[in-house]
Amino acid sequence: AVFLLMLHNGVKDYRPDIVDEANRVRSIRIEELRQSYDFVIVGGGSAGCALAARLSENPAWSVLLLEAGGDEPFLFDLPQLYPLFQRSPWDWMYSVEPSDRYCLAMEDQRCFWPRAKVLGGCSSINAMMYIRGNRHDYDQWAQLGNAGWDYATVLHYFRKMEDMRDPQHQHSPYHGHGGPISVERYRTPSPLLPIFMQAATQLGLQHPDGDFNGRTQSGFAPPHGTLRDGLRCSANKGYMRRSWRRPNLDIVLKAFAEQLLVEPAPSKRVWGVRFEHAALRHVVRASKEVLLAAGALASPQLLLVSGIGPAEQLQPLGIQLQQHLPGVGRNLQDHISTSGAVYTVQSAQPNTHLSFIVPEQLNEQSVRDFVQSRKGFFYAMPVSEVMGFAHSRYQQQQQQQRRAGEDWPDLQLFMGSYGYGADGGMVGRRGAAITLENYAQTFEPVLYQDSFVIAPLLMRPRSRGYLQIVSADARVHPRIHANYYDHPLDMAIMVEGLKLAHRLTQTPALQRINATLNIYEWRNCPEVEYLSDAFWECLARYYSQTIYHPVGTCKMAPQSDPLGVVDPRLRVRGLRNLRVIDASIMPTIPTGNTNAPTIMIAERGADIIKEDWHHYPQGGWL
Ligand SMILES: Cc1cc2nc3c(=O)[nH]c(=O)nc-3n(C[C@H](O)[C@H](O)[C@H](O)COP(=O)(O)OP(=O)(O)OC[C@H]3O[C@@H](n4cnc5c(N)ncnc54)[C@H](O)[C@@H]3O)c2cc1C
Repeated sequence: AVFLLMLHNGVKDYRPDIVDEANRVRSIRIEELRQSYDFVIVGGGSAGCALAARLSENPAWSVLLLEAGGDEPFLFDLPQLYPLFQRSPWDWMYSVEPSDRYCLAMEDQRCFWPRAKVLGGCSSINAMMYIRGNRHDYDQWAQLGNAGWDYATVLHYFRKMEDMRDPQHQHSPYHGHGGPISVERYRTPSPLLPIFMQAATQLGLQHPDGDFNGRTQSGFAPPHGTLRDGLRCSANKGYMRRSWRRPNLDIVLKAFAEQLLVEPAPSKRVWGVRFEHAALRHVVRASKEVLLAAGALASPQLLLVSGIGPAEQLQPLGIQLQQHLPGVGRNLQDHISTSGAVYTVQSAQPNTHLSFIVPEQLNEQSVRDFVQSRKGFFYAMPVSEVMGFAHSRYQQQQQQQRRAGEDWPDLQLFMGSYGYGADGGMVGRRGAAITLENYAQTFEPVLYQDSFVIAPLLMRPRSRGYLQIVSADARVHPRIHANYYDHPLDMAIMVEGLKLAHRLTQTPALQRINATLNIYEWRNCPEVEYLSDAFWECLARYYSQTIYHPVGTCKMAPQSDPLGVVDPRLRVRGLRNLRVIDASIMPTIPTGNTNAPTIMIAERGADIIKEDWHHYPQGGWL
């Protein structure tokens, strides 16, 4: 806490680039709120910020952005601090329903799901890994009946959002320049990074050109980050700080949307939003459209509390049904990983470390390095210094059946120079909600030791979860049924991923530094054979770790799909003047982290709105 205070004060005094006084977004005073805007956007996260900036480019339109959180605090800029803001006032702090199939090492056997409550949304608290997904993901969206979402179309929007600053990839046709979101490599890697790369190369797995967002995805390389001058570039920094002064854009921070306001049938026009700000209720009208961008948990919840969803769920709660839409809250997908395996290492140089050990690095010198010399520990993001995309044998078999040598990996791997023991449980344990008992058993033997983690992520789960509201009040969290590992193939692929991770640790590169697994006897599953498939499965069930990518709960689909919520122009079925534009519309989860795909959705969504209001009277709403 002392060092954080020092950091905060140091940034205030010495880092005008972070304080960015002139460009910080300012909320309007509530007395300045107009009665009506052309567009009212609910949620100022990754999607909401991009939407507000793009729609307000048209000076003839008035736009209001309602965000429940406040502006981004200074310390959010520092990559190293990214996990610190979980379970803080900037986190909605969701927990999923308890399970006997996953998160067994966590408090109440529940996985903890952080979601940001701040301008910029999860782009302000995420790990900044910049991955667009695979071209086949988007071609699949189009094949499912979503015209205009194929890779060739969405590539334009990925380039539009981007300012590629890595000189190695600046001239690639896959990258954009001058867009709001800057992309760079992370700074201050640990000495493990080149060793990780050697290990991947020794297995023949190095990425051909080090660009996961270019020609091919498979292979291992250091990832790009959504970074500007080595610091976080959130959707707030990228989009809002350059557009909030427009006279046609108003922003109300700390504005909690409670309900969408719908004219009764037959019109079913969504005409406004009721929200709470500073303990008072307000109603604002949208003369053109309401745009829901509250994220994959809050967007479906707001639909449900507003009477839009499965009738059988709403009626018992006394919510007046506006539109029966059985798909709202269903089709929930997330990227699950396994976090329990920590490998200790030994540096050949006495008194030096290969990995990040928090108490040693969190000191006055590193604070000074950051605030005065603009370098050092706080620029690092150790969770995935090297990232990999790989095909499990199940994916290879499927591809052989289709006779396709496709580059469509079903596993992502994070090679991180930071084990759960590295911070004594201060951040990692707290964030994942691991019980003290499990933490003591599994990580105490490696506490503060030089160590690393290789975490495999299941890229395209077959299992689907769902949300269920328990109250008509939008403040009461919904029940989240994550349903990880419901489909047996999901666990089989995870086990493959863990075995690949272990194979990497057995390469000469990692054996030279004596990479040793922290688990010698497996107290959680004493009956399983060491390093057998059952051993890895047990690890996956205990140390299940969300990678924080819930998507899909307001699925985009053609009319023929009974669980579709929005059409390919992102209009909510059966209603007028309402669209959902955020991570919840993804029909299937992309192969990679979800921030860039979400911003792409908002960029494309903004263009769709512009096209519709340009070409059709009343925006094409019948
Ligand atoms: C800890 C963490 C790490 C992650 N790491 C990465 C990563 O490294 N790379 C990556 O690509 N992705 C990462 N992600 C995921 C990625 O950031 C999200 O998928 C993406 O930001 C989702 O964007 P969104 O616009 O759909 O929702 P959000 O960004 O969640 O935005 C929703 C916004 O709506 C607001 N809101 C909610 N309810 C209301 C209401 N009732 N009234 C008003 N406002 C409301 C919220 O406060 C929030 O600001 C991570 C996420 C987390 C949480």
